[in-house]
Amino acid sequence: MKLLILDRDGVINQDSDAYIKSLEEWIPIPGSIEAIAQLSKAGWTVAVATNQSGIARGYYDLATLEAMHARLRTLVAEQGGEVGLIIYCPHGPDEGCDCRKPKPGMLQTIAAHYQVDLAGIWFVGDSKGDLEAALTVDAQPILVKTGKGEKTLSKGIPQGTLIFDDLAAIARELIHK
Ligand SMILES: O=P(O)(O)OC[C@@H](O)[C@H]1O[C@@H](OP(=O)(O)O)[C@@H](O)[C@@H](O)[C@@H]1O
Ligand SMILES: [Mg+2]
Ligand SMILES: [Zn+2]
Repeated sequence: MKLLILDRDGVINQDSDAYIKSLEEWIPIPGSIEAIAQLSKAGWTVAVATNQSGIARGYYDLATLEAMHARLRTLVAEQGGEVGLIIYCPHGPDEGCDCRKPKPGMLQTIAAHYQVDLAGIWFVGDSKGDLEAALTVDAQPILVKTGKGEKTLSKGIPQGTLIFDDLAAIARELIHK
């Protein structure tokens, strides 16, 4: 199965240090919607694993979060593609949940849903926690330079991480591989 797992903020849509708190603030990164649609049409299943501590912090509610994900699905569908399972961690950093990246919980949920082994599966993120989460399940960490990616890169990243400018570059690599 051709499975690609994406972080959300900073990979699919613009990120902000003030969190993405409303549908209006959820702005796709140029080329990302098209990239997901092209991958999907090329037979890839594209899943999403996103930390959303803004829920626990009270910055936005689940209805708002779901509206962002409905918008993502609509935009990709308009390009003839589809988005797979979207998993989010609504917890705060101090709640000790098993799903907040760099914990592996969300990636394991995706693996169980699709009944696949995550070894070598590409997990695309812009933060160090994304890359660390990938390593916990023997997936392939992929860093994009969008969102917090450049900052993450400057602080040092795990050996073996593959680096791409953005999700569009990843789609070009995987589709024409
Ligand atoms: O990149 P993903 O996982 O899709 O989502 C990240 C967001 O949940 C937010 O995560 C926060 O980190 P803390 O949760 O406050 O440590 C901050 O980095 C925010 O800037 C960011 O918008
Ligand atoms: Mg991110
Ligand atoms: Zn959680």
